[in-house]
Amino acid sequence: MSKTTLTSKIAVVGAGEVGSTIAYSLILLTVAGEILLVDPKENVRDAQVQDLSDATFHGNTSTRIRAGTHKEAGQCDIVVITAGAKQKKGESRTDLIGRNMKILGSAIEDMKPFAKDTVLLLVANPVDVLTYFAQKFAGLPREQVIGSGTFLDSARLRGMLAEKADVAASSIDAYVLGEHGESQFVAWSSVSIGGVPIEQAVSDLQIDRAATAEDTKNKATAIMESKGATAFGIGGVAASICKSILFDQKNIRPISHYREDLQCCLSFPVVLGRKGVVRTVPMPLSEEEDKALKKSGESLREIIVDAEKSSA
Ligand SMILES: NC(=O)C1=CN([C@@H]2O[C@H](COP(=O)(O)OP(=O)(O)OC[C@H]3O[C@@H](n4cnc5c(N)ncnc54)[C@H](O)[C@@H]3O)[C@@H](O)[C@H]2O)C=CC1
Ligand SMILES: CC(=O)C(=O)O
Repeated sequence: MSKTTLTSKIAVVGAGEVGSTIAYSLILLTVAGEILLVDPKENVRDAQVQDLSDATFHGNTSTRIRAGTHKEAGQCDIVVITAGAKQKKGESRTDLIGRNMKILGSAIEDMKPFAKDTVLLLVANPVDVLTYFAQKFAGLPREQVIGSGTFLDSARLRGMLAEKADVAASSIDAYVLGEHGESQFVAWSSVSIGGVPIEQAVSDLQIDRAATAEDTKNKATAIMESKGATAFGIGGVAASICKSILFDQKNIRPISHYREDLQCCLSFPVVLGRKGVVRTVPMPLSEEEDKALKKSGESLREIIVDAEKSSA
């Protein structure tokens, strides 16, 4: 990769624990020419810029990092939105909706008007509901406003399966779909290891599906109980999404996007390219999985309707 290819700009809005980890992952992946950190807490933002700038020697390209304004962010190729409150002990992701919807609304107003090709990547929680509202607030084409969704949960699932089956995670195809939260489900009917359906690749005794799905769903809570937050997983996932977009890689990823049939945003495999979602992949689901997808959609719809009522 030559230096001249890195002309893209990524803004990370919210320079807290997650925003700074995403910026760090972007630097290590050498994805963009410039990363802008945006946060109203100027002292925190500037200290993160200083600390991160010490990591930019890495790789064969030099990514510059600097503080930016919301207006500048609106002109970047990708805006990663991590601005918002995180869960306190005992809180669910959806408990954050009131606080984080307000923050999202004001951050988007401050960034407008967006450049026409800008892709918004939502990370703040509850990510599916915020992706839905970001599509409404931003006025960009829906396919350019996406959420990290269950890509992280799918990475967690693959890691657990890899350990149990004793193969590399990269040789496993496995998707967690639906909400990045309570109503998510594993699409077991399409899990394969080295291209071999899971039921032929490993015995049911080795993999307790219900327990594995539950452990996947609860992994974030388990981490937060001890260290208060999660950051590295989403750092890697968000940087990988940015790379797929900027290099128009057309990778297939479980990403939160708008589903007309369900009237909400949730995760289903899509092809990711320079304009965000290129198309949805028509992944076949079992009857039970199809029901789980619809249930997840209904549960997200309820949160959306409640949020609309309380903000009216
Ligand atoms: N989607 C996912 O898989 C994951 C999502 N998250 C979510 O990411 C969010 C951020 O988490 P942390 O970074 O740990 O929180 P944090 O509290 O460390 O950082 C949040 C930052 O947002 C800033 N902020 C507030 N209003 C802003 C605005 N209008 N513009 C720009 N910045 C603004 C705050 O000043 C703060 O620095 C949370 O909602 C958390 O639940 C965290 C991990 C994984
Ligand atoms: C916090 C969060 O959403 C996660 O780590 O999955």
